[in-house]
Amino acid sequence: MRPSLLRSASQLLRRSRRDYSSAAAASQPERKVAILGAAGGIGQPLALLMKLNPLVSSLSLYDIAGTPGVAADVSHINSPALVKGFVGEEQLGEALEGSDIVIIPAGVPRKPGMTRDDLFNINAGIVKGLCTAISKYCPNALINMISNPVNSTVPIAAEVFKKAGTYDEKKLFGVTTLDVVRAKTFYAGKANVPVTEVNVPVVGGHAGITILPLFSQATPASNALSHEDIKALTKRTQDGGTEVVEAKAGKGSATLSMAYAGAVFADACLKGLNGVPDVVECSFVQSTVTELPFFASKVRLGKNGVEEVLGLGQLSNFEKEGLENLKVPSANLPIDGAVAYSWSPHRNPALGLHETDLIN
Ligand SMILES: NC(=O)c1ccc[n+]([C@@H]2O[C@H](COP(=O)([O-])OP(=O)(O)OC[C@H]3O[C@@H](n4cnc5c(N)ncnc54)[C@H](O)[C@@H]3O)[C@@H](O)[C@H]2O)c1
Ligand SMILES: O=C(O)C[C@H](O)C(=O)O
Repeated sequence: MRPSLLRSASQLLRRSRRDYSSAAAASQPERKVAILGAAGGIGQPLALLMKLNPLVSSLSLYDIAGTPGVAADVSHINSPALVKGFVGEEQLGEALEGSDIVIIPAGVPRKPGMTRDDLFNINAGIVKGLCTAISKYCPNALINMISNPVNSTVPIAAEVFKKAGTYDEKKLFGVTTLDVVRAKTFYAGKANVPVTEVNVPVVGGHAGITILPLFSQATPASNALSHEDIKALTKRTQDGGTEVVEAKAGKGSATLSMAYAGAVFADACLKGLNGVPDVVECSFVQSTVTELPFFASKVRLGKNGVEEVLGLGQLSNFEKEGLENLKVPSANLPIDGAVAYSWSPHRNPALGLHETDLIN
């Protein structure tokens, strides 16, 4: 091809790409995402990933300290989302106003030897304060709750919203995507299948034995795995958070993998809001799948948040046993299993406040 022809072909290609992206942008709704706790270990990489998401038009970064720097830094990235930083309670309302999705990784992380339940007293207060502001400034936003213990912070958020008269069960999500990310990674490694093709539902909650990966439903299916392999994969998924906490040796818990998981889940919520069909992710939501009031399972996401909470499907005997165990509020459960108390109706007062104590 002659050089002049080559030049005009590449100009045409560039123009058509430009036209395509402006057409896509024109048909795409403006979406505001707020991150509360944006200067933290999860908040910062999550801010980066959300800035890279083409579905985000406005990114609001809020923390009690440090957000001006994070916002200035992230805002220099040449992607469309407009970034603003907000710091301190007096700027929380402005940070939240008009948000379509609020992602909450605000709160303290674990240190070695702690269970997620040990975070309850501090993080419950933080979540209560933030949700009170959400009910005032963006009551229609979808909430992606990352702060631990998720098994309790989600029921707490529900209580705050109920008290404010803004509760919509379709809009409140506990982010359990990291459990799914881990289950996929560990399964792919053991079954020797390409990790990008793997799918594994993870149900229950987000702590110890309440995390129940359903490897019997994993795809691509593998008949190379023994029952012992499945038991070991299940335990590793349940202890994934502790594995990171111990490896970080006092410097916090999972941040980078959590930011990735949080970005995956927020992207799914945005797609649902924008009307993309068949967006399904596991999440800890108000549920009638079991007798527990909140439960993680596959959820179809839509224009109003939860469109459908999907059932558990066929379980293996091992998974059936895991399901029964995670429901039992027993003092004899191993370490992190004690968080079974975190289920809203079962919380043991000896472990700290009940969610409703905080609200009343
Ligand atoms: N759901 C999950 O799978 C998952 C995974 C990893 C961590 N977590 C949890 O996420 C939380 C955050 O972890 P991290 O490693 O980012 O902790 P971090 O300490 O690094 O960051 C927390 C941030 O929250 C901020 N913060 C505290 N109080 C606030 C308030 N009232 N308003 C706004 N921001 C406030 C802090 O200033 C800090 O910047 C922890 O509770 C942790 O257990 C959950
Ligand atoms: O384990 C933790 O404390 C953090 C988080 O819940 C995780 O699963 O990594």
